[in-house]
Amino acid sequence: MTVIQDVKSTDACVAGINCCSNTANSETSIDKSSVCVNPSSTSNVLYKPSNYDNWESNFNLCKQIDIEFENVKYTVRKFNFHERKFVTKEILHGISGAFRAGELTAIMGPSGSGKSTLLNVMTGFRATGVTGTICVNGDPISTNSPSFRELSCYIHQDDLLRPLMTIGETMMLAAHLKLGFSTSKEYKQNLIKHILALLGLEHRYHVFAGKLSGGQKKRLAIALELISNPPVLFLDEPTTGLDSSSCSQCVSLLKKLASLGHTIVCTIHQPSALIFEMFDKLYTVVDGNCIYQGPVRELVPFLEGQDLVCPSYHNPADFLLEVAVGEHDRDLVKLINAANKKYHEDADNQQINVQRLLSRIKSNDACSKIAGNLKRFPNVMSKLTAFDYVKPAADEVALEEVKSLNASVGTREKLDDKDGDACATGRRKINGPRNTAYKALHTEQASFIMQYFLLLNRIFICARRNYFLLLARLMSHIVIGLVFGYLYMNVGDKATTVLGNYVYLYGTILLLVYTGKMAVVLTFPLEIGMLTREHFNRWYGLTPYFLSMLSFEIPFQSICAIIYMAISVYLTGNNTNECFRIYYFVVLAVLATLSAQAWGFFVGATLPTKLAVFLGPILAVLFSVFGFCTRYIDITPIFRWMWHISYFRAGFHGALNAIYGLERPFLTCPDTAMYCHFRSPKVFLNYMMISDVNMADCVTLMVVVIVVMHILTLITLWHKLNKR
Ligand SMILES: Nc1ncnc2c1ncn2[C@@H]1O[C@H](COP(=O)(O)OP(=O)(O)OP(=O)(O)O)[C@@H](O)[C@H]1O
Repeated sequence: MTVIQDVKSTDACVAGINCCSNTANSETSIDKSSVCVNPSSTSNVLYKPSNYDNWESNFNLCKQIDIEFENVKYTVRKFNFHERKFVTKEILHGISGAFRAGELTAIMGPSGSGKSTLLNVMTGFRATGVTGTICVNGDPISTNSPSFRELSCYIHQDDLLRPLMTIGETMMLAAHLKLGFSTSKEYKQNLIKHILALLGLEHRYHVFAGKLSGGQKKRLAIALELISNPPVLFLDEPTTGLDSSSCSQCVSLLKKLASLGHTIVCTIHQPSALIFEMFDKLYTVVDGNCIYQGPVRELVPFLEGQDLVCPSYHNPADFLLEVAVGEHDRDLVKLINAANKKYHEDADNQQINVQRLLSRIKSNDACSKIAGNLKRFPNVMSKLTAFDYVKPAADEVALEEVKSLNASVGTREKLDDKDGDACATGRRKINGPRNTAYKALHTEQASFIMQYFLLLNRIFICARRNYFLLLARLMSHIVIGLVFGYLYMNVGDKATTVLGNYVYLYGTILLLVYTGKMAVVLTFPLEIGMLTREHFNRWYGLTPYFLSMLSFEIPFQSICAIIYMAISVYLTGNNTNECFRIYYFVVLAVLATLSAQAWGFFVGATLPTKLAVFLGPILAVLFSVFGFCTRYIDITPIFRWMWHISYFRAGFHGALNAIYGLERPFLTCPDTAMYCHFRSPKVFLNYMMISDVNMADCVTLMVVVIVVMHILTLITLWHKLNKR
């Protein structure tokens, strides 16, 4: 790595490098890059961007993103049962503010004040009902847009991690998904090591995520998102549930990330004085309004200006919350107005500073383009106070850096400097490789097919380790196969036990419908939480995820059904010489269990777990009565459509027809029996009113149910994931 210039001040570095790193990047209006200081260096050296193929310098490259919002309102519309009409409720009442690159901002406020809502709105997790302007580096943007999604990630309060995957596996999977396969494995391994070291998790590489402490889980959740190096990190209550030492570790980690140039915003509840001081900025929300925003150190003077004096030795964070909940005789409207005034005054002061800086830089001959470039970097404004302070050093750095860059460029290859402009040459040389590096980091996700295989592999790993659940599913089919088999032993080939066999066939379809449906009704809702987070943070697409899930569940459920049938068919004596009957029976029973499974996915994806667990079996029971000792013509006309769509009916009738239909010869009538009424299977089918079963119709109905229900599940999930 080539050291360009030793810089003591981070602010000077950022401002200095910006002055020569801008590019007329027309690809996207928010792709404005700058180079960060490498944290592993002892002397804060700037790294030459041409080392972009090095994992470490890549990781330390970060876009600098400033988010500004003006008059943001969030309204929800709900049906009120008391008033029997839709009512609207405004939760955020036109708040304004800014989250700056390189700063750690805390959103504070009493419970129910709107902290999470503000975070949801700023991340784009909630987009419907949001009004106002949100700008990224000065350009208005929709937080729901893909370009904003690329820039940010949202780490929720509860860390939903796969407990049976090690940290290393989880990180590598995320790296494969996020960085794709054009990036080498070695690069990914180095990157993972670097991130884990940064987060103090390197010694836990082989530990299962489920065995981590609360603080370590939070850090892992952050580490996973850092793989794609998002410039903006939003965190919902990252310190909740942590002891004071983990809490302070977590916040100092966030502070470290902010110092790398990330924009870090998190909600926090009642921090200790020590932790409170670690934040750069504070955004305080009360009843959906902002009562203070600005540097943490300016909070106490600001409150004093509002006649709210924080007692000595009192934690300012506690005092602020006391003020927020209405203690200390505060006037909320006055506070809101004062905070608003302060915010706009601060912004105006920054503008003045920018003008001063621009005029100073313009006088610098060697870097005449700096002024123009700076205008395109609103994030520099946030640095201006510090920049102004170290201005002489910073100017020197900017000048030296350009000279140094040109020198190194010039010796490597003879450049045709068309502009005759030192800055322009340096700029081109910097941004070419840097943009390539960003592409490698941000845009080359794993392809559809690779996402599918990676997710399938994850399912296999988890299934192998959580074998108890799978074993329970398998064993229940074996045990019930044995129980049913012995209960209805040898009922299959005798004319005297036809009714017993009828009950066995009905019980078989009922069992397979339940096991097929309930296994997914119970587990799928748990998946949705993880799917929502990973999908929102752009790990993978919904379709590869769903296909990988089906690729595991469909074969597994089919195998369970086949094992059950192999045992029970043998014991019940249904294995006649006519093998085709058994094949038909197995195919129909497997299709019935897969239809039920498809319904289970749909119910699990649509309803909350508690409701799904209740409604899943109810639906199974509802459909199981159609075709059970009832003729179509006997069904009340308004319910006949249910007969048509009942996969249970199709499976059961198909199974009966497979065993007793299809021109089955007479059954054996034991010598001990006086009279065998059902010696002819046809007589039995007529008696049960199912003599006209069409096997093709039964199979078609169940295949259609499977396909349609999976498509509906996919649509429901898509709607859930994208309805914000
Ligand atoms: N979708 C919604 N429908 C109705 N009310 C909502 C909705 N979302 C949030 N609210 C209400 O908005 C207010 C702010 O909620 P929010 O979750 O943002 O508070 P908070 O400050 O994060 O609280 P806490 O610290 O307890 O998590 C609460 O009164 C909440 O009931």
